[in-house]
Amino acid sequence: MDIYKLLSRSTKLAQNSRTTPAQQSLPSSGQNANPQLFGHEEVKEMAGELVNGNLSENGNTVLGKRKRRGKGKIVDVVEELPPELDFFGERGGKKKGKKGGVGNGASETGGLGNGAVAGGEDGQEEEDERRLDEEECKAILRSHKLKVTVLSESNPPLPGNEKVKRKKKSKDNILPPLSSSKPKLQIYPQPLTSLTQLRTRYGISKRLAENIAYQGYKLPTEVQLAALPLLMGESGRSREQHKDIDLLAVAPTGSGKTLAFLIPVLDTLFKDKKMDQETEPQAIIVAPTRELANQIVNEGRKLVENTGIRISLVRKGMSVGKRDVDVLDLRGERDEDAESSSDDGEQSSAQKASKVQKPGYVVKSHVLVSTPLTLLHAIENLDGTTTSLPSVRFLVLDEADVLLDPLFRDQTLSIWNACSNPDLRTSLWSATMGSSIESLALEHILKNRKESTNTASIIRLVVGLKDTALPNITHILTYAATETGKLLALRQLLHPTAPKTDSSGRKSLRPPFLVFTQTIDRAKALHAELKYDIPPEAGGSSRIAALHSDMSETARSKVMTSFRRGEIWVIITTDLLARGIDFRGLNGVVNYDVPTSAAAYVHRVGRTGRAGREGGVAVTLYTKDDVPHVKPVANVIAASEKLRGVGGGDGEGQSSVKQWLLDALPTPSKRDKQELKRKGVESRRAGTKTARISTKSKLNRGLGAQKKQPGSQSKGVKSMDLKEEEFGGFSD
Ligand SMILES: Nc1ncnc2c1ncn2[C@@H]1O[C@H](COP(=O)(O)OP(=O)(O)OP(=O)(O)O)[C@@H](O)[C@H]1O
Repeated sequence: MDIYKLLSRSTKLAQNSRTTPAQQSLPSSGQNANPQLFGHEEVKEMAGELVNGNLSENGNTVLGKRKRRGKGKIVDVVEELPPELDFFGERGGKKKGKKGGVGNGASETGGLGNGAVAGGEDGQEEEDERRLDEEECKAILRSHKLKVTVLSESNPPLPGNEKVKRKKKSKDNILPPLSSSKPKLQIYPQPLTSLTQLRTRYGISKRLAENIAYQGYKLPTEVQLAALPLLMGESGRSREQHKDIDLLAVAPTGSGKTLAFLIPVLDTLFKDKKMDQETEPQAIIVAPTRELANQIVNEGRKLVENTGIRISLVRKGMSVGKRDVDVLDLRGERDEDAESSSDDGEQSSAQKASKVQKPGYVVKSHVLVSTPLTLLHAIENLDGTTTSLPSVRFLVLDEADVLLDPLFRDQTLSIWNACSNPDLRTSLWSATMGSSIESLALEHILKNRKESTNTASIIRLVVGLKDTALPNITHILTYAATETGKLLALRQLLHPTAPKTDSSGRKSLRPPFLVFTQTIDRAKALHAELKYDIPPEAGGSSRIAALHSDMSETARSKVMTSFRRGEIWVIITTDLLARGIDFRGLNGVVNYDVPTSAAAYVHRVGRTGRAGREGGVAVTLYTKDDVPHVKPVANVIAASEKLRGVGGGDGEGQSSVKQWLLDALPTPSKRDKQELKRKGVESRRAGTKTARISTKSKLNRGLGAQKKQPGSQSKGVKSMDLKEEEFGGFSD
């Protein structure tokens, strides 16, 4: 089995589809036929009306009925391993795979109106072009659980919103600015039913359309289905009107938000045709961690191939904008950029970092991707003031709720304020967004507009239920009583002969997986404990690695690359990897320490089950110390299981959270929740005896402590501080 092909985000879907040999009922079995999470049955019904029941060659309806695991024919060409080395499980003999072979994307149609790319069914393009009436739009948006709300209206009104506008107009003449007491208006934009419509309906550049198709993307995910029409200017709107929206998008983890924010930005820049002359940045994308920023750069580079658009990661020591420093042009980086868009992007980026970390280097790229503090340093003048960035027309905040959390808030707002272009278009994206963060974002958008003529609408797009974990993964909440119990449970998961299902018949977790701990010190300690648990015949200690923000940039990149290549099977990490990171074939996650908020749970477990893939498993271990805090997590699991139709907390089916447990768990107060989010479970943070991760005897620990160098204690304390610029977990 070529693990690299399974894990690597960079591997092209279309290529993957031709080469992936394994067809297992695990997420690592490759590409899902349908990246959408909702609406398969309803949309199938509509198919009858819209395309007269057109069926694709492989028997899928063109509206993308989702292929469920286990329904298909038996496909497995994987070489057998002895059971003691079978860490990835589910092998040895023929297993059920997805019908038609998951990952044969090149031949699959799989979705509503995806004819042109997927093989060009007759009349499909015409069908793509037919403007749906309001009822049809409503039906599609509802079936995909999409809600589009106008938070602040532009003048003139958005298409699809004329009626409401007229009604209001007769009273007030113009809609008042946003106010929490005013009712919000829901609109129903024309949904994007196929990614080919990006070209046929919105006229995106041929290059960009080709690059999208080359990645194997055909059917839009839910967030793309609604966000792209909104950001590309809605059907029938002029190019100028494209600029009229600021967007707050809340969509599940792994639902393709990256593509949704990149395509409109890149297409606008490409169409401007000034790429060769422009030296100032046109778009800024901010993400909370270096790993995520790097990933966005790599995704972007695949889309801009042969377009002339340059997209770069801002690194320490770089400068952005004209400043009072010696200006050294970094345009030469372009050649290196091309290199790092390869599958080894992260490693090559890291190797190059040393070449460019000289003060005063100015990045000459059209699109800059950065963590907040690195970018802030890059635009800071010697006197401490911030360089204004009037050339920036697009500001994208990925994982916006973290970027506007107190941890990063000042940095993010300083960057936002530096983007002084009066026509700045802002979009904020996350899988979770609390109402306080939403209000803060709105306030800031409106405040920045006070002195400008900017009249853009502010739109909120919500996919599914807000702040809910993915319905397509299995959640397992296990009481382990003590720290030792947790260690034992994790060791069992690592054991190659561990049962493939648990006592309730639920699928067990198999590597590759991520293990999340509360602090850097705990990640280190757990790694030290488990390092030798995988036998040397299976690769031994090289199969398990730690990754946290106390490590050097190079070491972090190396672990990421090795994991994507399948050389490392288990990463023990902090919340550093909880947000945005996309390992395509991850089988699951283990919350070794209970996440410190419901949102943290949603993001951590969202590392698996990406793009609609089924089979991911999320195991959460909790001890006596967690009992006062675990209810919010249990509630998220219950809601997700309800969506999936497995019990919903009523004790039926295979639900992990029974109603009696929900009733028995104490409800933490708002204050308790805030404290937990800020500090984590106190005993773990303080490293008290009961919370220590160690199987060493007291005597051995004492001997170890004596050997410690003077000053080593302060290092431990340092690693708990938020000294690093990136998000390393709220509690690190
Ligand atoms: N239209 C599509 N068809 C198939 N796969 C897609 C499509 N759009 C995105 N993907 C894939 O889905 C995966 C997740 O995408 P992405 O990382 O953008 O998710 P996200 O919504 O940003 O997740 P998170 O909230 O965790 O950051 C990626 O592997 C991407 O290649």
